[in-house]
Amino acid sequence: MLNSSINGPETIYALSSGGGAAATAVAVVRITGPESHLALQTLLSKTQKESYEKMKLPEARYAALRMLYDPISSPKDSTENDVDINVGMKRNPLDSSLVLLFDGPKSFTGEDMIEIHSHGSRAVVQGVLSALERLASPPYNMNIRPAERGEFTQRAYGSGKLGLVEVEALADLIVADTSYQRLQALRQMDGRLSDLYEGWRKELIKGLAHAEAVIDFGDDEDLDDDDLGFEDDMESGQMGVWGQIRPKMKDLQLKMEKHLSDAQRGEILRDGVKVAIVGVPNAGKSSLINLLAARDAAIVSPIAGTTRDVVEVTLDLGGVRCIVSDTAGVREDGTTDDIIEIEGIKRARKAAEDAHVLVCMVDSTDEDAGIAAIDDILKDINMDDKKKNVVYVRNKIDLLEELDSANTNRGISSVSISETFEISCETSKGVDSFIKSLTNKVLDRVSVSGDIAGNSVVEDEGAVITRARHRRHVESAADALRRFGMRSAEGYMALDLAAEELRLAASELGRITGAVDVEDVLDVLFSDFCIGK
Ligand SMILES: Nc1nc2c(ncn2[C@@H]2O[C@H](COP(=O)(O)OP(=O)(O)OP(=O)(O)O)[C@@H](O)[C@H]2O)c(=O)[nH]1
Ligand SMILES: [Mg+2]
Repeated sequence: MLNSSINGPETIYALSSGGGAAATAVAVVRITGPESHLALQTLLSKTQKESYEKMKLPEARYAALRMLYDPISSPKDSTENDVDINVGMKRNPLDSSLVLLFDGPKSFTGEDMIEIHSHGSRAVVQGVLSALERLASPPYNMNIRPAERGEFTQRAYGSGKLGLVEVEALADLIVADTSYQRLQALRQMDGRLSDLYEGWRKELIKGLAHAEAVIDFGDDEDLDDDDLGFEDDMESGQMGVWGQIRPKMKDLQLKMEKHLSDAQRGEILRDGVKVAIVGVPNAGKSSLINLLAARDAAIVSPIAGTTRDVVEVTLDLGGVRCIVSDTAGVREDGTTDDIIEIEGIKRARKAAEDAHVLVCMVDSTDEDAGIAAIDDILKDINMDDKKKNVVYVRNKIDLLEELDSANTNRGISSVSISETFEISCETSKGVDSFIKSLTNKVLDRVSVSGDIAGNSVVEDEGAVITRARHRRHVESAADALRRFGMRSAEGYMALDLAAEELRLAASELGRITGAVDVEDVLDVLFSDFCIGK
């Protein structure tokens, strides 16, 4: 995995702190690789001569405030006192920085590493980066270059500092927008997800090792189907090696199936809960998304059919990332000749289908038309727990003489709605309590133990699937175990095929964590079995 050249791995460097073009108070430049300490020594040297001499570097893992010097100085800085114009020439200072030295393998990448915490102006950062670039040229000729994207983490992975799942968690942590995204990434980074998969994989390998022993030695030891446990008869005391593997593998299969039946909470929490607002034209959908976003994200007008396309805003609701979509109004009769509107309605239906939480809005002064249009959308939608995740909103209550209680909660016929909200986007009446309730629905969608009353708790322990990649592999592993269950009951002739399923399941899990499996099978086979027996 490490980028090795003939001379060993290259030393790489990069600006590791954010900020982009904007100046920040402090910027962090990281250097990793075999010549990273030498690179720092060169930058700390006042003259070129000094950089060839053995000089004292800061103690590992202790911050030190040091002056950095530009390795190539302009000739005007030289003085007549310089012994050698080339090597004794004084250098220009670059910055007074905090420097940190790490000795491999006790570093993020597992290699020798340097962190330079410099002042954050573009001039300083550029100065430090150009200085490092020059170290690749004569007279220094270091094997050093700018890092590629993710290369520090790639080296950490290559030197076994981080597993694949942890690398993914780190990537999630770096882009986390909300508190729960951060918490989930941190939980995954602490290794509990890879521990779970590794634990399962070890059990599979153990099962496989036992199965292979039965295949290899079963005949020699004169075992018949009965001894091997195909009868599966505990009481008769005939539970053979094979018979012991089967319930264990079945147990593992059930664990995986349980792990998979999580309504994709982790993935949704990572990617964002999708909330769509649908309803007839002019109901006030765009007015509501503007209130949620606290800005004019969508155009609001009294003309029916203002919103044509789906307008998305990303919000933080209660610490959960949400992608809220405002959609084109859907007409009750569903007919329109306007091709743009037809396309808009198609997209509105798609947004409603994709939503995890659906906000159905009507104009309370014309509720019947609104309900008919919403019914038309809902009847085609196959969403998780419809009753819980559909919210009914009656807007424009400021226009009603008084709240018609007979009308309230009459709901939508195709799905019994648990909650109805009376709001006015014009006066903001009821909007706060609607947002609070929407927030609870969103939290509920990503929590394991939550109740509709609003006491949702996003699961704070346990390993949760956070990526489709993991889900695919766990699904394939569980499928393989299901096939193992069938094959293993077929008798001695199917042993090979059954064992193959275990191998497949193990390698699927191994692909999640980035582990290699063949060696492991051999290791377990030798350590777990006494061949001399
Ligand atoms: N009186 C009153 N007017 C409202 C309320 N909410 C929205 N409106 C008005 O109703 C009109 C339509 O609002 P929009 O938010 O554009 O409605 P929409 O559902 O997005 O409409 P389309 O994009 O055409 O589907 C605008 O003139 C709003 O100012 C409300 O609560 N009370
Ligand atoms: Mg609109």
